[in-house]
Amino acid sequence: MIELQGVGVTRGEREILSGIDLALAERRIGIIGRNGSGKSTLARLLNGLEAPTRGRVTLDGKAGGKALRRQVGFVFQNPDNQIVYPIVHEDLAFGLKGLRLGAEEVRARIDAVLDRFGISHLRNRLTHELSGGEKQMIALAGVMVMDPRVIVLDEPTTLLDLCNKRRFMEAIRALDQQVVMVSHDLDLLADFDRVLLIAEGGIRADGPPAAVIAEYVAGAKC
Ligand SMILES: Nc1ncnc2c1ncn2[C@@H]1O[C@H](COP(=O)(O)OP(=O)(O)OP(=O)(O)O)[C@@H](O)[C@H]1O
Repeated sequence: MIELQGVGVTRGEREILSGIDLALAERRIGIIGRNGSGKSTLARLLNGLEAPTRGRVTLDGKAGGKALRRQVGFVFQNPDNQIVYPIVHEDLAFGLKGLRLGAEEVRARIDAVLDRFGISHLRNRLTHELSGGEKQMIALAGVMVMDPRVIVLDEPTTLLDLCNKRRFMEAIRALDQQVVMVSHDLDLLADFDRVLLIAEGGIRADGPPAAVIAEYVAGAKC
């Protein structure tokens, strides 16, 4: 389980997060809040992409850092930050290189993840020619192929059309892994186990989706 104890993040003069204490036990956790409230910063702490300025982020009680990076997959908002190789199957094989698997195992893992997301037809496509939504699916596949224990997703559905969003969320629901997802699309979090509302650098509300989303909507001054 990922835990945050007394976590604060300061960048330059700005205090972005402060006094965050969390134990993330639930299977599916959503993170919501206004633009610039600190959601992505919190998400990046969860897989060690960012280090806290104060406090500790731990995985199963052990200091984060390397363990978090190894066991927590991260799906970026912009898939171009994640896709590095020119052909889809090469890109999916990239992360697997460090695991020293045989060629057959690599192929089997890639085929399985493409099949699971209904995107086997993209296997041999040039990554730079993919549409935004196709890239977003490949970015998710690139994380899933590594079989992480926890998957953190930062607004992963922004480029997806209706059908792909449905397919994407079905895939998320079917995962055995724990999922932590930042989203402005509140409907997507309705059946999650827990939602965190971030405001003014802290956790403003924390609980079942309906109550937390209602608090967020009621407090929105546009
Ligand atoms: N390295 C940095 N230096 C200074 N400010 C930063 C840095 N990184 C993030 N910030 C600021 O911290 C605040 C929180 O950023 P963050 O990306 O976590 O917000 P967010 O809630 O994910 O926003 P959005 O919904 O717009 O994606 C923003 O005001 C951002 O400009």
